[in-house]
Amino acid sequence: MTRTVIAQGTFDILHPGHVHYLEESAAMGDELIVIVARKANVDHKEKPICPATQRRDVVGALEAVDEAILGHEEDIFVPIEEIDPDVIALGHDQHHDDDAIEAELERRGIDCTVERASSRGPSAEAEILSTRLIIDRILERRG
Ligand SMILES: Cc1cc2nc3c(=O)[nH]c(=O)nc-3n(C[C@H](O)[C@H](O)[C@H](O)COP(=O)(O)O)c2cc1C
Ligand SMILES: Nc1ncnc2c1ncn2[C@@H]1O[C@H](COP(=O)(O)OP(=O)(O)OP(=O)(O)O)[C@@H](O)[C@H]1O
Repeated sequence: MTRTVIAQGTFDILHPGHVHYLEESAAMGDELIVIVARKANVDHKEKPICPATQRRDVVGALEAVDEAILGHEEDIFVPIEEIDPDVIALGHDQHHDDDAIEAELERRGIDCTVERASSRGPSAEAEILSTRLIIDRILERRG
C-alpha cells in the first residue's frame, strides 16, 4: 500500500531550505506530491514573482518530488480530497494551524496525519534560505 505524502508552498525562487523541506517530506512516505500555491491564495505575504506553472515545473524537477501540481484556485482541500494522502507535511514556519487542518480533514472524512517538517539553517555564511531575503538582496544589489 503506497503511503502518499503531500507538501505545499509558494516556491517562488527555489533554495536549499525548500529542498530540505521536500526531502524531509518525501521521507515521511513512499511518494511525494507537491501542491504549488496559486498567486490568488498567497495572501499572507508578497505575491510570487514567477508564474505558478514555472514554480510547479522547477519543484517537479527535484529528485525527492514524484509529482508537482498546481493548487486549486478557490478551495485548498479539493486536491486533498482528490489525492486522499496519508500524510500532509507542513513546513516548519507555514502559517497553517495544524489543529484546524486536522479538524477539516476529519469533517471531510479524510484519514490523514498532519506533520511538521524541520527548519534548515544556513550551512555557509553567504547562504540565504528564504525567498524574501533573496529578493531583498537582489533589490539591495541590483535595485
Ligand atoms: C493542506 C494544504 C492544501 C493546500 N492546497 C492548496 C491549493 O489547492 N491551492 C493553492 O493555491 N494553495 C494550496 N495550499 C497552499 C496555501 O495556499 C498557502 O499559500 C501555502 O501554504 C503558502 O505557504 P508558504 O507561505 O510556505 O509558501 C495548500 C496548503 C495546505 C497546507
Ligand atoms: N530554510 C528553510 N528550512 C526548511 N523549510 C523551509 C525553509 N524555507 C522555506 N521552507 C519551507 O518551504 C515551503 C515553501 O516556503 P515558501 O515558498 O514560502 O518559501 P520561503 O523561502 O519560506 O518564502 P519567504 O521567505 O518569502 O517566506 C514552506 O513549507 C516553508 O516552511
